[in-house]
Amino acid sequence: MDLLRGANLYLVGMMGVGKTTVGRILAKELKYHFFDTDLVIAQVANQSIADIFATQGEEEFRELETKVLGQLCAYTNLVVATGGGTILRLTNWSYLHHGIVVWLDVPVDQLCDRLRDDITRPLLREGDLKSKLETLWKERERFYTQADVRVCANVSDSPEVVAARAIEEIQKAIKAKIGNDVN
Ligand SMILES: Nc1ncnc2c1ncn2[C@@H]1O[C@H](COP(=O)(O)OP(=O)(O)OP(=O)(O)O)[C@@H](O)[C@H]1O
Ligand SMILES: O=C(O)C1=C[C@@H](O)[C@@H](O)[C@H](O)C1
Ligand SMILES: [Mg+2]
Repeated sequence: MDLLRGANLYLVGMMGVGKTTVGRILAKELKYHFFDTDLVIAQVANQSIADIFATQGEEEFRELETKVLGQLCAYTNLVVATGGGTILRLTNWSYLHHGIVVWLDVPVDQLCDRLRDDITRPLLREGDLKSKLETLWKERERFYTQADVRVCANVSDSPEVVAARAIEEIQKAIKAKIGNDVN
């Protein structure tokens, strides 16, 4: 997409919305490189995300997340799938704003089925899944809404459909911005 001019795309959104899955497809479509901050952290630490939370705690995980995000900012032509909680830190926003922040918005009540059997996300391990997700949503909604582009999806939309919608919405947002800058 010529309009992008190499700007990085940062995918944000709740756990399970499809940042990793859709991000890979987007990168392929745009001929961009794909990175996933969770995967980079796990590789660098040589530990799963769940093990990092268990042995070093969430705060240390958040430090690693900020570090990885900061390093990725040095590059262009990237699609970066962030972690669900990346939007919580102000410092992370200074990195996210190097590119275009794209929010994948899937209603929380639709995420439960997708995440029911998941054991890789430490914040969802204990307690009732629906109320956990609802609590996180209440804390995080105000951050996700700061994104440059919102892509609404239902769980019935395939990852390919969501990726195509994301490209459309990004194009619309860039064109609107160009129009505003000219006027
Ligand atoms: N559009 C979709 N249709 C069907 N299944 C999907 C879709 N998007 C994601 N999934 C599935 O939902 C699960 C969660 O997706 P994914 O790991 O991409 O979410 P995420 O947003 O990256 O979550 P996290 O914030 O925890 O990294 C995976 O099993 C994935 O295969
Ligand atoms: O929403 C969150 O806080 C998280 C989401 C995942 O992507 C991982 O970054 C980790 O499990 C924490
Ligand atoms: Mg992910």
